[in-house]
Amino acid sequence: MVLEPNFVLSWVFLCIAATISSTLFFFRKKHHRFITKKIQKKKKLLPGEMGLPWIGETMDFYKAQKSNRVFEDFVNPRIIKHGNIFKTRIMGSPTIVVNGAEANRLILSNEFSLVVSSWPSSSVQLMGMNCIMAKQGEKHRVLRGIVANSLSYIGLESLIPKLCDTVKFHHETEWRGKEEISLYRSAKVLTFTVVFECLYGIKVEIGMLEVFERVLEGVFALPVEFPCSKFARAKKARLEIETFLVGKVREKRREMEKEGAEKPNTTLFSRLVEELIKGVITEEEVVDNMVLLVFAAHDTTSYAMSMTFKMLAQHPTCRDTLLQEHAQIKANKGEGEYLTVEDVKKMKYSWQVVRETMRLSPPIFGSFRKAVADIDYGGYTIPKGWKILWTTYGTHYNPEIFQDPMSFDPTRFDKPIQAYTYLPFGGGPRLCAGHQLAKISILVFMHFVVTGFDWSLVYPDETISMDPLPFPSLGMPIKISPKVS
Ligand code: HEM
Repeated sequence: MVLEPNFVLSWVFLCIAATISSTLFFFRKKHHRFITKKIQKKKKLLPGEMGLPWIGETMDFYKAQKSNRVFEDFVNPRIIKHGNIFKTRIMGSPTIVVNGAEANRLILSNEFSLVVSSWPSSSVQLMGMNCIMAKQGEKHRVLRGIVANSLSYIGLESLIPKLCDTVKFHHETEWRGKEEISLYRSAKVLTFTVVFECLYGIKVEIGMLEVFERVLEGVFALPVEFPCSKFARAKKARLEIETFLVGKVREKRREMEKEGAEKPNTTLFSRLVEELIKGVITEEEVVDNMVLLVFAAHDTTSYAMSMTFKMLAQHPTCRDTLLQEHAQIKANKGEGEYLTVEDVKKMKYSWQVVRETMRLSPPIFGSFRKAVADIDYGGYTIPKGWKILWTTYGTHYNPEIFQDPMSFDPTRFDKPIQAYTYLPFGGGPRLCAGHQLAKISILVFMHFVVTGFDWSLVYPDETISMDPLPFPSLGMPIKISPKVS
């Protein structure tokens, strides 16, 4: 059969038209489904309640915070009701609370691109606008480079003998001859001295700690300057500190300019001043970061130290194992010989005890970020401009991550821990810059306590309060007596 050319052409034309229209139909349908999905996705509302206008759920949050039960009384009931991500309004801001490894990774690792750290205005005013925690992007990178380098394990190696002397002197002056001391207060005095004398090379003078503590008291207070308000007192104290530190910075600068490049810069302070001389950072940046480091190190390290001893008192088997580790290290040392970085590395079990303590009692509950773009997560959109609160407890207390989470078991750290699940020091670009210093300070302090003293808690059931960081409500008094060797 021979087909007529016109007939063939019409058929070809018809086939092409049919193919085009069915393709168009298919894509239109797909596009329609895509648009509908997009609308549905946008419409998926974040679960949670915003509470009263402006105040929102702030009162519930503060109430839980006061008794150190933010997770138990505020976050967890809402996780049970709404899931791992929920909205609320606290301290005047619409806030999304996120829990879990995946959310922690998203929020912490995307600092600067999706979120920026968000501190209350009172904290920024008191720590200073030029401190590392208030800086973003390139400026943060430069400051962090200077600070984190000096506080790295290598940077701290040479600091251990000085740290040993500071701890021993502290015990001689604050512990010897006494039957009872406040462990938390002692840890605070020691941490303050470590930052000033070991990191800055500045001798602590009488009254200095008290002035700093007045600043710290205002860090989370309402930024109102009534004559007797916490914030006004804190600002006055900050001015006093600033005058003192500016004097020290200028004195150091003159000294370093005179010496030229001859003397190596051994302290964090001299490294900061070196960068000031080179014009990399300003005098305000040096001062603000010196204030911030005291704040960052102070209540956190002292709380971790105190809670570790509380855990040891409650778990005698762990205490015995830990004591053996330190007795062995001590047995290999001559009289008055300093601990070394190798000795600190041998304190493996002790560090597991501290880690487990910070899992159950993290010194920092979590922290706030602000979304700088709309963030898609878990089928929801976190709107740009909203605050985000990531929490340590959300993973630390999760039985799917830490088996039998409420039991104290330092050996769980024998195995590697999944990323973004154990976060006492945070994570991502804002990971605690002082975590190695915290580790070394706690372990060295622990060594001299457990090898030098017998000790016991005065109030084994002492409660923990929070304002805004946790602290033992009675200062954790302990009975002490020198060990008879
Ligand atoms: C057990 C003791 C400590 C704990 C639990 C702790 C915890 C933390 C946490 C969770 C963060 C991150 C906050 C965030 O993501 O917003 C942080 C940041 C920071 N910490 Fe620590 N910290 C401790 C000790 C120290 C010490 C001893 C220093 C230094 C002397 C220090 C210096 C810093 C600094 C500078 C930052 C800000 C880092 C940045 O913004 O890049 N911390 N710390």
